[in-house]
Amino acid sequence: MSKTPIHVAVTGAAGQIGYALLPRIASGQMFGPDQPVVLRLIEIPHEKAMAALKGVAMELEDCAFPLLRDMVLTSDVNEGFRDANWALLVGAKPRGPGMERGDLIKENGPIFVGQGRAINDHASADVRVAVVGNPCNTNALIAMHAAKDVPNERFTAMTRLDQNRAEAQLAQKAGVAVSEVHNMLIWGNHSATQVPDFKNATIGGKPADEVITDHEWLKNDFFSTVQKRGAAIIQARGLSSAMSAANGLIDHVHDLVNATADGSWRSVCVPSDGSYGVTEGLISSFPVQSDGQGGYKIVQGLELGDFLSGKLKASVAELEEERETVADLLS
Ligand SMILES: NC(=O)c1ccc[n+]([C@@H]2O[C@H](COP(=O)([O-])OP(=O)(O)OC[C@H]3O[C@@H](n4cnc5c(N)ncnc54)[C@H](O)[C@@H]3O)[C@@H](O)[C@H]2O)c1
Repeated sequence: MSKTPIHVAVTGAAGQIGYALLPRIASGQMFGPDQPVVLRLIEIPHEKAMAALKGVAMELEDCAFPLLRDMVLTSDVNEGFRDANWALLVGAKPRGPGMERGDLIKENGPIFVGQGRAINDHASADVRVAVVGNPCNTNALIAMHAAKDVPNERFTAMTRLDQNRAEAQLAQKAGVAVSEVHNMLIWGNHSATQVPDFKNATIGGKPADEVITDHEWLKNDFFSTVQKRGAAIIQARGLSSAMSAANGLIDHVHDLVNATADGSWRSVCVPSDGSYGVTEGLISSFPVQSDGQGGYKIVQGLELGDFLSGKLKASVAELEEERETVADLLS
């Protein structure tokens, strides 16, 4: 007997990430090859955005995906998040010319209050949320505070793209296949202060910093390549990462709905319980192990050493600053 379809709400569905993401959800790559889905596609109430969304939906129809049971196209968040089992918050206002990060945070904040409330009031009781729209950690924090009845641990933000970027860099440097790299982990904020952890990653089963003996490269080039990869893609492509961001979100959700193997972890931004000195309540990237039943834990006992600890402190300070900027939206 076929499974009951799950409802997956996606904001910013007519955007470039949406375009790369939706066919992969509808073809079973996020929730598995036997899990039917209903896509609830949310865009801004502008004629052009809704027309573009209609076009995306027509293309999805034309793919004739067997798992795609229905689509809802709307600019009404209450309708969009109705019965949603997963809410993928991809849409956000892009940073305009001359706009500072703080301005972006203030511009986007109220959107996530509205979405958090709509999720609270209309989504399924088991709803889980993944935030991609930037600044994703703080947007997730805002939505979490606005959704008073949804347990905090259901709110996550995405550093899986950063993890994938870091894995690829380590594999290239070591001259091995990317499948040889395990437990690559990003700590902190999804921003230029993020901390790619080369101490706890392994290459071919050995610590990455034993396989790659050029520690100056690890601390400098590797770090800055991963931290600034988003900007480098914009420079090269004239547009921000979309295919790789969509891929990161497929991985992020897939990892959370399936159990993580013993001794393994994935990078996920989740509410901090104070682990590793990260201020409790902030949404920060941690080593996360999923139980495959809707629960997860933050893996304990990893050693960071002075260099990575110092970097994590700086990233946490940035998250605190962002939280301060939106303090009025968290009450
Ligand atoms: N966390 C990550 O790793 C990561 C990686 C890449 C991009 N991003 C972020 O993802 C977001 C989307 O990127 P994109 O390339 O798809 O952008 P895009 O501009 O192509 O598309 C964004 C879409 O969101 C829509 N939108 C804006 N506000 C909305 C709202 N309130 N409700 C519903 N829809 C809304 C827009 O109309 C647009 O269609 C950006 O904020 C970007 O910075 C995050």
